[in-house]
Amino acid sequence: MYLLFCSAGERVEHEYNLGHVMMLLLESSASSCHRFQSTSVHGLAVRNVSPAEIRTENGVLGRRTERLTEYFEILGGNRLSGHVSISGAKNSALAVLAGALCSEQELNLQMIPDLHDIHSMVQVLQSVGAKVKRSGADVTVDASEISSLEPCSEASGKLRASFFVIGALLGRKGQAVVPLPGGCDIGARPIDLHVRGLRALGAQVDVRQGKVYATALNGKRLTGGRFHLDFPSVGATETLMMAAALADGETVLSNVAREPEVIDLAQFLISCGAKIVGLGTSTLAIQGVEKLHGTDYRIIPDRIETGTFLIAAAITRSSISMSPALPHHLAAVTEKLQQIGCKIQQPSSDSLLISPGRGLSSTSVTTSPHPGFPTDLQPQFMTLMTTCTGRSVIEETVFEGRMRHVEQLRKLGAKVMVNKSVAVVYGRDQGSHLRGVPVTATDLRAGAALVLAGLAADGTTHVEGISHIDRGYELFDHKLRLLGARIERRATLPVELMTL
Ligand SMILES: CC(=O)N[C@H]1[C@@H](OP(=O)(O)OP(=O)(O)OC[C@H]2O[C@@H](n3ccc(=O)[nH]c3=O)[C@H](O)[C@@H]2O)O[C@H](CO)[C@@H](O)[C@@H]1O
Ligand SMILES: C=C(OP(=O)(O)O)C(=O)O
Repeated sequence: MYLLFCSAGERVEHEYNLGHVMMLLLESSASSCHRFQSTSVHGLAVRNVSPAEIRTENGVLGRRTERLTEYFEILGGNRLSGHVSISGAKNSALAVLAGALCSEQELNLQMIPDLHDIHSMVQVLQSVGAKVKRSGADVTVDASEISSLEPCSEASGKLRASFFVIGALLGRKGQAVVPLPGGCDIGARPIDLHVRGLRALGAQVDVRQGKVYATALNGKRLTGGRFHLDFPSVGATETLMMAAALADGETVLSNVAREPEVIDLAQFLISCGAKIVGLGTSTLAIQGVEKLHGTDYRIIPDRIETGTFLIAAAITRSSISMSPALPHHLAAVTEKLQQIGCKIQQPSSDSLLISPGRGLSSTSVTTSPHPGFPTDLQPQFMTLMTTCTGRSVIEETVFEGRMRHVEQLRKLGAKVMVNKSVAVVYGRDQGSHLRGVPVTATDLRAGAALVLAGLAADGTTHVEGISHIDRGYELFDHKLRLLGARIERRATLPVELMTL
């Protein structure tokens, strides 16, 4: 007999809630949702719900067919209040972990966030022989022995920063075979500047079958050289800085990226004995040294996480404070928030306090390399603009494919018109009205933007695809809950229904 009469689209889902298993049965015949205690499904006692099987007293009811997927359920309309602790910067931590391969001695790193991207990066380091240990936010890396010059493809393919190890391996060992990276799907994201820069330091570099093969000309050490970046690429600047730190002679890199994370990597390398001058300017001069030594290094707070929480406060018209936060890393963002009507204060040198003004109004934003408005906050800021009055114009100049959140925002009721890289965002008095519906995160910051939209929307928003968010925000839902947001992490377990 059929235990459940199912047709296409029917799903059995279950949720874990502090060890208490709840069954959520979605019936295709009636589109409404029914909740059951774990004791009964259609009158049959449920004996066991494991990640693989759902059993009743009569036998197996369903079998897992796909990976368990998680989503956020957000009930909008709540004000936030209180204080949020900001984690260490993802993009600093990733670059510093890559840079750890330059050093022959143990390193103690502090403020390393616990994120999926960091886990993948640790796997990349371990795959070439580094020993990595974590205790809370402290991570020690011992890369004294490099046992392989070819990092694991699977881990490397999960994030962009995995590619940056090419600079460290080539600088230290004169050879590397590095898989092409992954990362957010926000444009073509070539690696030509990395490759051309490494060639300028005397490496022979070939790209074939998804891997980059690089060798110093004499097979041992790179030689200092001059390289001008056509665009101030964050990753290429970091790759080349690591490579040049261990090259013979002086390297001069011009038109480099000036993002705080690039400066953080430079400061970390300097603390290991590298000789780099010009930090914060667009030209870096790097005198190569024989080897790098150990250090204790604390990375900077995450300015993108800070900016996301500032926007969370603005979109819910709330007052919250946050620390550690370095206001000068976020000047372009706080300036825009003040321009639209938010009040921002700096209670101490490493904290920020935001309160909403009477009404928030439209503005125009153009993303650009630091110190410009960061592309990594563009989707979140666009979401905020849909709740303000007036019509805003947002131009994305860094990544040609970073408008994928628009389609999802439209599902939530946002009125946004896009022409190539320019979006016209209509505010709440111009046709945008956010109402909760299911939406899907297409990348990390798009996901954060949808969560923010959910906080402001009427009703309940489901954000799927939250593995993207877990790549880059530490305890995002937990931190929002502490501020008073109604957001829950739920799990869906698609199962194939069985006959008994
Ligand atoms: C792990 C990490 O740190 N990620 C950040 C880093 O990414 P990432 O280092 O990948 O970003 P880049 O600064 O390199 O990219 C900026 C622009 O340069 C182009 N480009 C880049 C390299 C290259 O060889 N050729 C080329 O044309 C890219 O396609 C893009 O259009 O900086 C971006 C810009 O601030 C941020 O959004 C990412 O969060
Ligand atoms: C684009 C981002 O990350 P990645 O470069 O790792 O894809 C980001 O942090 O927003």
